Amino acid sequence: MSVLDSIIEGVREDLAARRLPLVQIHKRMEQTAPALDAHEFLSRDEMNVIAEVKRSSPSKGVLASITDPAALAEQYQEAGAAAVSVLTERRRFGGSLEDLDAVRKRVSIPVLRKDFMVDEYQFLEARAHGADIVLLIVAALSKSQLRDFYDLATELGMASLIEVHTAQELEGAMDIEPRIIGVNSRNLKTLDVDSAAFADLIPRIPSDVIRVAESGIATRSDVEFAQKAGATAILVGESLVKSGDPISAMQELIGRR
Ligand SMILES: O=P(O)(O)OC[C@@H](O)[C@@H](O)c1c[nH]c2ccccc12
Repeated sequence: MSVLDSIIEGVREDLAARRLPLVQIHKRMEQTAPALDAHEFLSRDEMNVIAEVKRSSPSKGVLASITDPAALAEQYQEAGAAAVSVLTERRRFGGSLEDLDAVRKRVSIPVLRKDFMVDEYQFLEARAHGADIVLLIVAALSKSQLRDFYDLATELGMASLIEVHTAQELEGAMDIEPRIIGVNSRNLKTLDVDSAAFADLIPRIPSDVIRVAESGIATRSDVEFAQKAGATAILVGESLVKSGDPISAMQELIGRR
């Protein structure tokens, strides 16, 4: 069983334990402000940063003790982030819907619910907790799930970040004509990181698509490498949460320092 498979198994178990009746989640969704237009926020004519609230990772364990995720997100916003990503997977990433709620309350930029989305209910839940963007991991979904979930997210007013790691996944993803594609330099089946994926895959993505370079970005030269490949956005977690000073770390990445 790959790492991805075992993460998804845990996600399904946790979901079964917290699932609310549909009427309840619908009610909560109706009481939530409509989603922000993430495409607009992520299309600025500069490197758009999606800054991540990430407590732990399966490869490195605890990254930082984040006592106030909302305060961290606020710092990201202050430093010029285009969006904030909040991990909600509990077992491997230490995240929660409470983290998502806290961040949503505090920032005015779009919020990405970062989780392993494998069940329709999670989309209702994401919206009910104020998410503007959801992650769809091509490696974790069948072709029909990818399409159905993309359509569902769109219906709920949310943008989808379609994540790929191989040329084959990218090809499959193009069929749904996504507006945002992320190239993850980390292979979720083995957790190995190889930034060659940026140079290999990002140039194959049409230029009217928002192109996000994901994972392993820690220095200004990492950002320049992704930019050269054609990335219009970067998704950064570890290096920001570990920096101790997320504002200057972000400014350093985007070359404002
Ligand atoms: O912490 P990093 O190396 O900067 O990576 C951030 C982000 O790309 C990573 O958290 C991520 C990308 N795709 C995912 C899918 C699930 C969980 C996590 C992820």
